Amino acid sequence: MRSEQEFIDGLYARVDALRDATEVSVGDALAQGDTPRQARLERDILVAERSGLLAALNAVDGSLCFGRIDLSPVEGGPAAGVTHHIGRIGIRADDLERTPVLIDWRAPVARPFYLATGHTPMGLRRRRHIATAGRHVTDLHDEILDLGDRERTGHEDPSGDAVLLAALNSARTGRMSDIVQTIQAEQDRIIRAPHRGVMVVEGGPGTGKTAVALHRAAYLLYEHRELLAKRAVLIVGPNPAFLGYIGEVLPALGETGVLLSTVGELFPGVHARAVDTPEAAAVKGRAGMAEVLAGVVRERQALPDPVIAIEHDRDVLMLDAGLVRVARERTRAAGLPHNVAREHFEGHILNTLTDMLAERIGTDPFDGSNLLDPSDITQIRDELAENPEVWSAVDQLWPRLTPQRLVADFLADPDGHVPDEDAAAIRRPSTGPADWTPADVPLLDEAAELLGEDDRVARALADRERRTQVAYAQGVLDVSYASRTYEFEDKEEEDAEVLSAHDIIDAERMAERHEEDDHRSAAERAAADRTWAFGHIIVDEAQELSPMAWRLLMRRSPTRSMTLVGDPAQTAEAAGVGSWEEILAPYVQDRWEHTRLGVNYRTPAEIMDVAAGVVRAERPGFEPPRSVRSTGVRPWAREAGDDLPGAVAEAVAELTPAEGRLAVVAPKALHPALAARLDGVTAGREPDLTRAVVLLDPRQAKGLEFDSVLVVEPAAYGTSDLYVALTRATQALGVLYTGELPASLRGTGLE
Ligand SMILES: Nc1ncnc2c1ncn2[C@@H]1O[C@H](COP(=O)(O)OP(=O)(O)OP(=O)(O)O)[C@@H](O)[C@H]1O
Repeated sequence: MRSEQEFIDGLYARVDALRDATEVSVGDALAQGDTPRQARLERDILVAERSGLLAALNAVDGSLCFGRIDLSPVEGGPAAGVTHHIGRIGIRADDLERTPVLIDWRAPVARPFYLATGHTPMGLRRRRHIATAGRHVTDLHDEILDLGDRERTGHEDPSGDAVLLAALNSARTGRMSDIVQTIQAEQDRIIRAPHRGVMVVEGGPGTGKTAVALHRAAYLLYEHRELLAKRAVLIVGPNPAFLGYIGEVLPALGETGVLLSTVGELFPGVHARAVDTPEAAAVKGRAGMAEVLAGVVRERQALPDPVIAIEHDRDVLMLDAGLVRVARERTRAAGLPHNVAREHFEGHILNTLTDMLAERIGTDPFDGSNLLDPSDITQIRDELAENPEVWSAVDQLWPRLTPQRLVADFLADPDGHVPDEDAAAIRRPSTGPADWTPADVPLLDEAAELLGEDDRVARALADRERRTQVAYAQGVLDVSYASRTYEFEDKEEEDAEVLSAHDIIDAERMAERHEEDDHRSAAERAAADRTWAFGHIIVDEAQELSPMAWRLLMRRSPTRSMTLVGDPAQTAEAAGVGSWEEILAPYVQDRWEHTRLGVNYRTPAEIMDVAAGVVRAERPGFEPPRSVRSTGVRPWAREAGDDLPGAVAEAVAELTPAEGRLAVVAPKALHPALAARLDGVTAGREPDLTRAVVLLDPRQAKGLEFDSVLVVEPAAYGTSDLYVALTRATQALGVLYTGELPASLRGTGLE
């Protein structure tokens, strides 16, 4: 222990020095004034890199080093063999060779720490887990991997799983923690999989899918740092509470360049806070919606009914349906999105009207030939283009549309586009910004694709902005020029060689530099950009996403570099897709990899038996993942009697762990009555999961984990919701019901 403590002391001394030096260099760089462009760029890169390093150093401070591997001696090497300490990030010594002091867990050298066994020692004689509290070593656990090795340290862990079991049994905090000290071999293979395309990770509750997905993100950021720092990694989760739950894992691994989001947050500018009925969400999520919306857009490309009369220069021009149809077909033939195509439509309409007018005023009454020359025709066209009546006709026939307007109008009046039953489910007369739901977001995204950006307006605005910037830069330069004369007056002699900004830069270039000054990280820029292409996308609870949500995500991943984790047995959303084949075939055919996790690290065997029984009542052959531990504590079920809230309060008092968290999972309708009886309980849309007792409905419980769980009124849930609710506990489970215990729970081992 003493020698490990000395190592850790030395490590932190190095980290502190590194942190100080980094802080100073960031401070110095930022303090540099106006420097030439190249120097500024280098400065910005340095600031970004060092700030990242600082963030990483600060984030991992708590338990920087957690392991050590001792390699078997080899000929020519040290007699005792080489040792490497393994940690959350890599640290090098301040010597000429920059010798590694701490090996990043993601480095290939660290891999045997996770994979070596007595059977396949991978060159190791010993694996050591180092437990620390802050900067102090509190315990060591050694596994002997070279069975011929006689040396003993007194810290041997014969079964090799003491550290894992301690982690699994520890009190929960309401925030997921990383598993970097105890990644298991089957998990490690997925985390480091070299596969670049779509990888599906399937596994039952508690098999570490979420943990694996997050560690894979960290691994990919390490392995492909340059690409992913630019393109960012997106992690998609089912709801904001879940994202809050997993939000600390990557920072604790020193990684901050990741965007965590629900699908409902992926349309910049729209905050989808309203809630759909399950029927509405299911209808909106269907793949057929893409075609429906395309039809809605086509319908907005209207024909006159029967004509539009345009007054022009004492003439009246009649734009009839036949003429407009021709213009419309020609425009559509170009295959452009609606708003982009409008420019073409405008051109066709102007040409049509020009021909009409030219024919009317230029035809020779004697021989029918046209007396106008090309410049007359151009003039007629230009005059028509000045006529507001022409533009109001174009607006009517091919209106500029926003995705929000299009989808809102469609939802207000879906009749005729979808079957009556579906229209009834999704109809929503009021369409203010507060009415958007998560299921609307993929529709908005689809609409944005169909409409395209008419970037003429954006271009004009950008142009104006640029002119303002150039004017501003010119002002700055003028000031700097004026102050130069003033400042340098006395020192003219000695500073004669000093160049001012004015000498080396013109206003145009200075404006350019201002434009480039975007200090946001790739993840921040990605969050604000609907068309961002992410370097890698990780989707948790992937089984819940609708076909329309998949269309949105695939647009964000043109390279199809994705990790999808999920468990079809836990599918709750009616819109969710039943099979991976169905989800993926339209995008990658069968070019995707399928991996499985088979060990349940969360739920003890006693609880898993009950949960599995529920699914078996519906699917007799169902095989749950194997629990890695049993606690000897039997889960129980009780009839609540007449006072359900009272019985819940009693059970809560019994189940609340001394340390750790309890979740009461109950149907939403019961929440007000239960919350009124439970002291200090947290509930609502995004409950604070770090509080001791949390009240959730089964959907909110998805992906989360607690020490104890009380399931209330199980008869109110469908099979998959009940399965999810029953598999959230690491220690204890109670079930309270009124009337009869549901048949699926009978005979499952409940006490
Ligand atoms: N190798 C490991 N070492 C320590 N803890 C682990 C390990 N693997 C998984 N766990 C723990 O097991 C629990 C379940 O993991 P996780 O939430 O990732 O499972 P999941 O498969 O996503 O579950 P669900 O489908 O039920 O949401 C977590 O507390 C996680 O930290």
